[in-house]
Amino acid sequence: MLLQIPDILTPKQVALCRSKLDGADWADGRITAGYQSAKTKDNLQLPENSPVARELGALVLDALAKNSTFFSAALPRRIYPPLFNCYRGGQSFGFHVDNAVRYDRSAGPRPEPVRTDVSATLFLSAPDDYDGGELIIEDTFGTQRVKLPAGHMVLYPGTSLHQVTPVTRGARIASFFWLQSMLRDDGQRRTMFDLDLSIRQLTQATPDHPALVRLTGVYHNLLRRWADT
Ligand SMILES: O=C(O)CCC(=O)C(=O)O
Ligand SMILES: [Fe+2]
Repeated sequence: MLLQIPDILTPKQVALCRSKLDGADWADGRITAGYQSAKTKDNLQLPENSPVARELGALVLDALAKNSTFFSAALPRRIYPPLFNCYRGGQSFGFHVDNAVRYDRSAGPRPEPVRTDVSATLFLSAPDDYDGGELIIEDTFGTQRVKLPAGHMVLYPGTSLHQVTPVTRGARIASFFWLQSMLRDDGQRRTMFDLDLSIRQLTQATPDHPALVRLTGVYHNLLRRWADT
């Protein structure tokens, strides 16, 4: 499932991020690339342990925690600390599939493995401020080209082939991260997301319908059956 979620960050939060990122100490993006993707990766990234990355990463995590659509679609179990990247001057990232497991070294002495079930890009540049820089995602749902307003985010399966096209004018700044879901399987996540949306719509339309109790029970019983926690 590919899902666009608007307004993860408010315009004020985006402006705060940009004020810290525009003058930040960017490094070569290959610092987090695997062997294969390093060959096609040409961008800039904030080092994971830089104070700006940590501060803004916490801001993004806080915003995600308040977003019920994100929770419903991703059913997160572990979120890799958000990273920040920048493409400019023709930079791009060719087709690749993200590494299956990332090791979160921020939590303590022992690295915490995070299976990358879901990938996310949170846009921090307005689309009019740069040319190119489309995130192209190829999967069984076809080819999708994504370029969103600042503050909006796209979620897509970690299993997908994807690329970022060359940025030929301006700069494309974004936060990106991965998460391990309670549901490893994309189809199961999709089913639970649809079920949750349907229950919410029915609750709005007929709040006292007796079948809602049973239907909500079905949601939780499916999650109990499938979730790995
Ligand atoms: O910049 C993006 O939107 C995606 C970055 C990406 O695919 C990666 O770093 O693996
Ligand atoms: Fe990627």
